[in-house]
Amino acid sequence: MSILSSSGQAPVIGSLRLCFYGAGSMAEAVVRGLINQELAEPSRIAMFNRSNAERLAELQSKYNVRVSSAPEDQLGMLRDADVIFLTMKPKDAAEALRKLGSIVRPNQVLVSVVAGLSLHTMELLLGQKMPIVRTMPNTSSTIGLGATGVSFSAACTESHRQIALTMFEAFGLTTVVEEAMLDAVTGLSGSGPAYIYYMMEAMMRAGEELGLSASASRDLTIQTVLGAAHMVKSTGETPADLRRKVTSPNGTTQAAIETMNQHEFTEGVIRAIKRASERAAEMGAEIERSALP
Ligand SMILES: NC(=O)C1=CN([C@@H]2O[C@H](COP(=O)(O)OP(=O)(O)OC[C@H]3O[C@@H](n4cnc5c(N)ncnc54)[C@H](O)[C@@H]3O)[C@@H](O)[C@H]2O)C=CC1
Ligand SMILES: O=C(O)[C@@H]1CCC=N1
Repeated sequence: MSILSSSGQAPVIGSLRLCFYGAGSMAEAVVRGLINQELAEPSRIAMFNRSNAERLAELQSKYNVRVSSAPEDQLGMLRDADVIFLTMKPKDAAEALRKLGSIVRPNQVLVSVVAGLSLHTMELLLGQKMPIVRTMPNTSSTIGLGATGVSFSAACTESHRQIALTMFEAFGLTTVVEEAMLDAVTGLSGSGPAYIYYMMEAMMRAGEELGLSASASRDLTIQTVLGAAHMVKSTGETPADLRRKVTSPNGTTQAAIETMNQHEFTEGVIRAIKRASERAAEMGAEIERSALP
Protein backbone atom coordinates (compact mmCIF):
# COMPACT_ATOMS: atom_id res chain seq x y z
CA MET A 1 0.00 0.00 0.00
CA SER A 2 1.03 3.61 -0.42
CA ILE A 3 2.19 5.72 2.51
CA LEU A 4 -0.57 8.19 1.67
CA SER A 5 -4.21 7.20 1.70
CA SER A 6 -6.38 8.58 -1.10
CA SER A 7 -7.58 11.31 1.26
CA GLY A 8 -4.00 12.40 1.77
CA GLN A 9 -4.20 11.44 5.45
CA ALA A 10 -1.55 9.28 7.09
CA PRO A 11 -2.88 5.71 7.34
CA VAL A 12 -2.80 3.94 10.67
CA ILE A 13 0.69 2.69 11.24
CA GLY A 14 -0.59 -0.86 11.61
CA SER A 15 -1.43 -1.01 7.91
CA LEU A 16 2.14 -0.20 6.83
CA ARG A 17 4.80 -2.73 5.96
CA LEU A 18 8.04 -2.09 7.79
CA CYS A 19 11.46 -3.43 6.88
CA PHE A 20 14.48 -3.25 9.17
CA TYR A 21 17.75 -3.22 7.24
CA GLY A 22 19.98 -4.38 10.10
CA ALA A 23 18.75 -6.49 13.00
CA GLY A 24 20.84 -5.42 15.99
CA SER A 25 20.11 -3.75 19.34
CA MET A 26 18.50 -0.59 17.99
CA ALA A 27 16.33 -2.42 15.46
CA GLU A 28 15.12 -4.71 18.24
CA ALA A 29 14.41 -1.76 20.56
CA VAL A 30 12.20 -0.13 17.89
CA VAL A 31 10.47 -3.39 16.92
CA ARG A 32 9.76 -4.32 20.52
CA GLY A 33 8.49 -0.80 21.20
CA LEU A 34 6.17 -0.89 18.17
CA ILE A 35 4.82 -4.33 19.01
CA ASN A 36 4.41 -3.61 22.73
CA GLN A 37 2.47 -0.47 21.92
CA GLU A 38 0.37 -2.48 19.43
CA LEU A 39 1.32 -0.04 16.70
CA ALA A 40 2.55 -2.67 14.27
CA GLU A 41 1.49 -6.18 13.37
CA PRO A 42 4.47 -8.56 13.68
CA SER A 43 3.50 -10.11 10.33
CA ARG A 44 4.04 -6.72 8.69
CA ILE A 45 7.54 -6.34 10.12
CA ALA A 46 10.46 -7.77 8.12
CA MET A 47 14.01 -7.88 9.44
CA PHE A 48 17.31 -9.03 8.06
CA ASN A 49 20.99 -8.68 8.86
CA ARG A 50 24.27 -9.33 7.09
CA SER A 51 24.87 -12.97 8.01
CA ASN A 52 23.72 -13.92 11.49
CA ALA A 53 20.94 -16.50 10.94
CA GLU A 54 20.91 -17.42 14.64
CA ARG A 55 20.10 -13.82 15.56
CA LEU A 56 17.27 -13.73 13.00
CA ALA A 57 15.82 -16.96 14.39
CA GLU A 58 15.94 -15.43 17.88
CA LEU A 59 14.07 -12.30 16.68
CA GLN A 60 11.49 -14.41 14.87
CA SER A 61 10.81 -16.56 17.90
CA LYS A 62 10.66 -13.55 20.27
CA TYR A 63 8.47 -11.26 18.16
CA ASN A 64 7.00 -13.43 15.41
CA VAL A 65 8.35 -11.01 12.78
CA ARG A 66 9.33 -12.06 9.23
CA VAL A 67 13.05 -12.70 8.77
CA SER A 68 15.19 -14.07 5.98
CA SER A 69 18.82 -14.85 5.23
CA ALA A 70 18.19 -15.23 1.51
CA PRO A 71 19.31 -12.18 -0.55
CA GLU A 72 16.36 -12.46 -2.96
CA ASP A 73 13.87 -12.44 -0.04
CA GLN A 74 15.66 -9.48 1.50
CA LEU A 75 15.35 -7.59 -1.76
CA GLY A 76 11.62 -8.39 -1.78
CA MET A 77 11.28 -7.19 1.82
CA LEU A 78 12.90 -3.88 0.90
CA ARG A 79 10.80 -3.50 -2.25
CA ASP A 80 7.52 -4.33 -0.49
CA ALA A 81 8.07 -2.05 2.50
CA ASP A 82 6.30 1.25 3.01
CA VAL A 83 8.88 2.26 5.60
CA ILE A 84 12.51 1.12 5.46
CA PHE A 85 14.50 1.48 8.68
CA LEU A 86 18.22 1.94 8.27
CA THR A 87 19.48 0.18 11.39
CA MET A 88 23.03 -0.86 10.63
CA LYS A 89 26.29 0.56 12.05
CA PRO A 90 27.57 3.77 10.45
CA LYS A 91 30.45 1.88 8.77
CA ASP A 92 27.95 -0.30 6.89
CA ALA A 93 25.52 2.46 5.94
CA ALA A 94 27.18 3.67 2.70
CA GLU A 95 27.07 0.24 1.09
CA ALA A 96 23.44 -0.22 2.12
CA LEU A 97 22.35 3.18 0.81
CA ARG A 98 24.10 2.64 -2.54
CA LYS A 99 22.20 -0.63 -2.86
CA LEU A 100 18.92 1.02 -1.83
CA GLY A 101 19.37 3.69 -4.50
CA SER A 102 18.30 1.27 -7.22
CA ILE A 103 15.53 -0.31 -5.13
CA VAL A 104 13.53 2.44 -3.46
CA ARG A 105 10.29 3.83 -4.90
CA PRO A 106 9.07 7.42 -4.52
CA ASN A 107 6.23 6.40 -2.22
CA GLN A 108 8.53 4.76 0.33
CA VAL A 109 10.00 6.53 3.32
CA LEU A 110 13.40 5.88 4.84
CA VAL A 111 13.92 6.16 8.60
CA SER A 112 17.56 6.27 9.68
CA VAL A 113 18.84 5.77 13.22
CA VAL A 114 22.48 5.88 12.11
CA ALA A 115 24.62 8.17 14.26
CA GLY A 116 26.19 11.09 12.39
CA LEU A 117 24.78 10.18 8.98
CA SER A 118 23.31 13.36 7.47
CA LEU A 119 20.27 13.69 5.25
CA HIS A 120 22.54 15.17 2.56
CA THR A 121 24.93 12.20 2.66
CA MET A 122 22.00 9.78 2.51
CA GLU A 123 20.68 11.54 -0.59
CA LEU A 124 24.16 11.49 -2.13
CA LEU A 125 24.52 7.76 -1.55
CA LEU A 126 21.00 6.98 -2.72
CA GLY A 127 21.60 9.08 -5.83
CA GLN A 128 18.18 10.66 -5.39
CA LYS A 129 16.05 12.70 -3.07
CA MET A 130 13.30 10.88 -1.20
CA PRO A 131 11.39 11.25 2.06
CA ILE A 132 13.96 10.57 4.78
CA VAL A 133 13.47 10.80 8.52
CA ARG A 134 16.76 11.10 10.36
CA THR A 135 16.35 10.07 13.98
CA MET A 136 18.47 9.56 17.05
CA PRO A 137 16.59 7.25 19.43
CA ASN A 138 17.95 5.31 22.36
CA THR A 139 17.58 1.75 23.52
CA SER A 140 15.03 2.67 26.22
CA SER A 141 12.46 2.67 23.36
CA THR A 142 12.34 -1.06 24.15
CA ILE A 143 10.26 -0.35 27.27
CA GLY A 144 8.37 2.69 26.05
CA LEU A 145 10.75 5.15 27.71
CA GLY A 146 12.85 6.16 24.72
CA ALA A 147 14.08 9.67 23.98
CA THR A 148 14.34 10.44 20.27
CA GLY A 149 15.49 13.45 18.28
CA VAL A 150 14.01 13.71 14.77
CA SER A 151 14.67 15.74 11.59
CA PHE A 152 13.02 15.46 8.19
CA SER A 153 14.32 15.76 4.65
CA ALA A 154 12.73 18.34 2.35
CA ALA A 155 10.82 15.59 0.51
CA CYS A 156 8.89 14.60 3.65
CA THR A 157 5.22 15.50 3.58
CA GLU A 158 3.04 16.12 6.61
CA SER A 159 1.93 12.51 6.31
CA HIS A 160 5.51 11.19 6.50
CA ARG A 161 6.15 13.39 9.52
CA GLN A 162 3.03 12.09 11.26
CA ILE A 163 3.95 8.49 10.58
CA ALA A 164 7.43 8.90 12.03
CA LEU A 165 6.29 10.91 15.02
CA THR A 166 3.45 8.51 15.78
CA MET A 167 5.89 5.61 15.80
CA PHE A 168 8.57 7.22 17.93
CA GLU A 169 6.12 8.96 20.30
CA ALA A 170 4.49 5.60 20.95
CA PHE A 171 7.56 4.42 22.77
CA GLY A 172 8.86 7.52 24.39
CA LEU A 173 9.53 11.22 24.15
CA THR A 174 10.20 12.66 20.71
CA THR A 175 11.71 16.05 19.93
CA VAL A 176 11.86 17.53 16.44
CA VAL A 177 15.14 19.40 16.12
CA GLU A 178 17.15 21.18 13.43
CA GLU A 179 19.27 18.55 11.74
CA ALA A 180 22.45 20.28 12.95
CA MET A 181 21.37 19.47 16.53
CA LEU A 182 21.13 15.72 16.04
CA ASP A 183 24.78 15.15 16.94
CA ALA A 184 24.11 16.93 20.25
CA VAL A 185 21.08 14.66 20.77
CA THR A 186 23.37 11.69 20.05
CA GLY A 187 25.88 12.78 22.71
CA LEU A 188 23.17 13.49 25.28
CA SER A 189 20.37 10.94 24.96
CA GLY A 190 21.44 8.54 22.19
CA SER A 191 24.49 7.41 24.15
CA GLY A 192 23.00 8.66 27.42
CA PRO A 193 21.65 5.37 28.80
CA ALA A 194 25.21 4.04 28.81
CA TYR A 195 26.39 6.89 31.06
CA ILE A 196 23.69 6.07 33.60
CA TYR A 197 24.49 2.35 33.39
CA TYR A 198 28.18 3.21 33.93
CA MET A 199 27.25 5.24 37.01
CA MET A 200 25.10 2.35 38.23
CA GLU A 201 27.96 -0.10 37.73
CA ALA A 202 30.15 2.11 39.91
CA MET A 203 27.44 2.48 42.57
CA MET A 204 26.87 -1.28 42.71
CA ARG A 205 30.58 -1.93 42.98
CA ALA A 206 30.90 0.59 45.80
CA GLY A 207 28.00 -1.03 47.67
CA GLU A 208 29.66 -4.41 47.40
CA GLU A 209 33.07 -3.07 48.40
CA LEU A 210 31.37 -1.67 51.51
CA GLY A 211 30.07 -5.16 52.35
CA LEU A 212 26.52 -5.23 50.95
CA SER A 213 25.44 -8.35 49.09
CA ALA A 214 25.46 -8.10 45.29
CA SER A 215 21.67 -8.30 45.18
CA ALA A 216 21.11 -5.68 47.90
CA SER A 217 23.58 -3.37 46.21
CA ARG A 218 21.83 -3.87 42.86
CA ASP A 219 18.30 -3.34 44.23
CA LEU A 220 19.25 -0.22 46.18
CA THR A 221 21.06 1.25 43.17
CA ILE A 222 18.16 0.62 40.77
CA GLN A 223 15.60 2.12 43.15
CA THR A 224 17.81 5.13 43.81
CA VAL A 225 18.20 5.90 40.08
CA LEU A 226 14.51 5.30 39.38
CA GLY A 227 13.44 7.43 42.32
CA ALA A 228 15.80 10.28 41.42
CA ALA A 229 14.60 10.42 37.79
CA HIS A 230 10.96 10.35 38.93
CA MET A 231 11.61 13.08 41.51
CA VAL A 232 13.02 15.42 38.85
CA LYS A 233 10.10 14.68 36.55
CA SER A 234 7.23 14.72 39.03
CA THR A 235 8.25 17.57 41.35
CA GLY A 236 9.34 19.88 38.54
CA GLU A 237 12.23 20.96 40.76
CA THR A 238 15.68 21.29 39.25
CA PRO A 239 18.23 18.53 39.84
CA ALA A 240 20.37 21.14 41.59
CA ASP A 241 17.57 22.01 44.07
CA LEU A 242 16.81 18.35 44.71
CA ARG A 243 20.51 17.65 45.22
CA ARG A 244 20.72 20.46 47.78
CA LYS A 245 17.83 18.89 49.73
CA VAL A 246 19.79 15.66 50.06
CA THR A 247 22.97 17.45 51.05
CA SER A 248 23.07 18.25 54.76
CA PRO A 249 25.80 20.74 55.76
CA ASN A 250 28.95 18.83 56.54
CA GLY A 251 27.06 15.54 56.14
CA THR A 252 27.60 12.41 54.10
CA THR A 253 26.39 13.72 50.73
CA GLN A 254 28.58 16.79 50.97
CA ALA A 255 31.55 14.52 51.67
CA ALA A 256 30.68 12.43 48.60
CA ILE A 257 30.16 15.39 46.29
CA GLU A 258 33.39 17.02 47.39
CA THR A 259 35.12 13.76 46.53
CA MET A 260 33.40 13.69 43.11
CA ASN A 261 34.49 17.27 42.51
CA GLN A 262 38.10 16.32 43.28
CA HIS A 263 37.71 13.95 40.33
CA GLU A 264 36.12 16.67 38.18
CA PHE A 265 32.83 14.79 37.94
CA THR A 266 30.81 17.57 36.28
CA GLU A 267 33.57 18.60 33.87
CA GLY A 268 34.17 14.94 33.02
CA VAL A 269 30.51 14.32 32.18
CA ILE A 270 30.25 17.50 30.11
CA ARG A 271 33.48 16.71 28.28
CA ALA A 272 32.25 13.15 27.64
CA ILE A 273 28.92 14.29 26.15
CA LYS A 274 30.64 16.89 23.94
CA ARG A 275 33.14 14.26 22.79
CA ALA A 276 30.31 11.84 21.91
CA SER A 277 28.63 14.57 19.88
CA GLU A 278 31.93 15.39 18.15
CA ARG A 279 32.43 11.68 17.44
CA ALA A 280 28.98 11.51 15.79
CA ALA A 281 30.04 14.37 13.49
CA GLU A 282 33.34 12.60 12.73
CA MET A 283 31.54 9.37 11.85
CA GLY A 284 29.15 11.31 9.64
CA ALA A 285 32.05 13.04 7.89
CA GLU A 286 33.73 9.68 7.26
CA ILE A 287 30.59 8.38 5.55
CA GLU A 288 30.22 11.61 3.58
CA ARG A 289 33.82 11.32 2.33
CA SER A 290 33.07 7.82 1.10
CA ALA A 291 29.99 9.17 -0.72
CA LEU A 292 31.91 11.73 -2.73
CA PRO A 293 33.11 10.68 -6.18
N1 LIG B 1 22.71 0.91 20.21
C1 LIG B 1 22.26 2.11 20.54
O1 LIG B 1 22.08 2.44 21.72
C2 LIG B 1 21.94 3.10 19.48
C3 LIG B 1 22.32 2.89 18.18
N2 LIG B 1 22.02 3.82 17.23
C4 LIG B 1 22.42 3.59 15.85
O2 LIG B 1 21.79 2.40 15.45
C5 LIG B 1 22.56 1.77 14.45
C6 LIG B 1 22.66 0.30 14.76
O3 LIG B 1 23.31 0.18 16.02
P1 LIG B 1 23.18 -1.16 16.85
O4 LIG B 1 21.80 -1.68 16.72
O5 LIG B 1 23.74 -0.87 18.19
O6 LIG B 1 24.18 -2.08 16.01
P2 LIG B 1 24.25 -3.66 15.94
O7 LIG B 1 25.66 -3.99 15.63
O8 LIG B 1 23.62 -4.25 17.16
O9 LIG B 1 23.34 -4.02 14.67
C7 LIG B 1 23.70 -3.69 13.38
C8 LIG B 1 22.96 -4.62 12.44
O10 LIG B 1 23.20 -4.24 11.09
C9 LIG B 1 23.42 -5.41 10.31
N3 LIG B 1 24.11 -5.09 9.06
C10 LIG B 1 25.31 -4.51 8.87
N4 LIG B 1 25.61 -4.44 7.56
C11 LIG B 1 24.56 -4.98 6.91
C12 LIG B 1 24.28 -5.24 5.54
N5 LIG B 1 25.11 -4.87 4.57
N6 LIG B 1 23.12 -5.85 5.23
C13 LIG B 1 22.25 -6.21 6.20
N7 LIG B 1 22.45 -6.00 7.50
C14 LIG B 1 23.60 -5.40 7.86
C15 LIG B 1 24.20 -6.30 11.25
O11 LIG B 1 24.21 -7.63 10.77
C16 LIG B 1 23.40 -6.09 12.53
O12 LIG B 1 22.25 -6.88 12.52
C17 LIG B 1 23.92 2.45 14.42
O13 LIG B 1 24.04 3.19 13.24
C18 LIG B 1 23.90 3.36 15.63
O14 LIG B 1 24.56 4.57 15.36
C19 LIG B 1 21.29 4.93 17.51
C20 LIG B 1 20.88 5.18 18.77
C21 LIG B 1 21.20 4.32 19.88
O1 LIG C 1 27.69 4.30 20.37
C1 LIG C 1 27.15 4.61 19.29
O2 LIG C 1 27.84 5.00 18.33
C2 LIG C 1 25.65 4.54 19.15
C3 LIG C 1 25.05 5.86 18.79
C4 LIG C 1 24.26 6.29 19.99
C5 LIG C 1 24.34 5.15 20.89
N1 LIG C 1 25.05 4.18 20.41
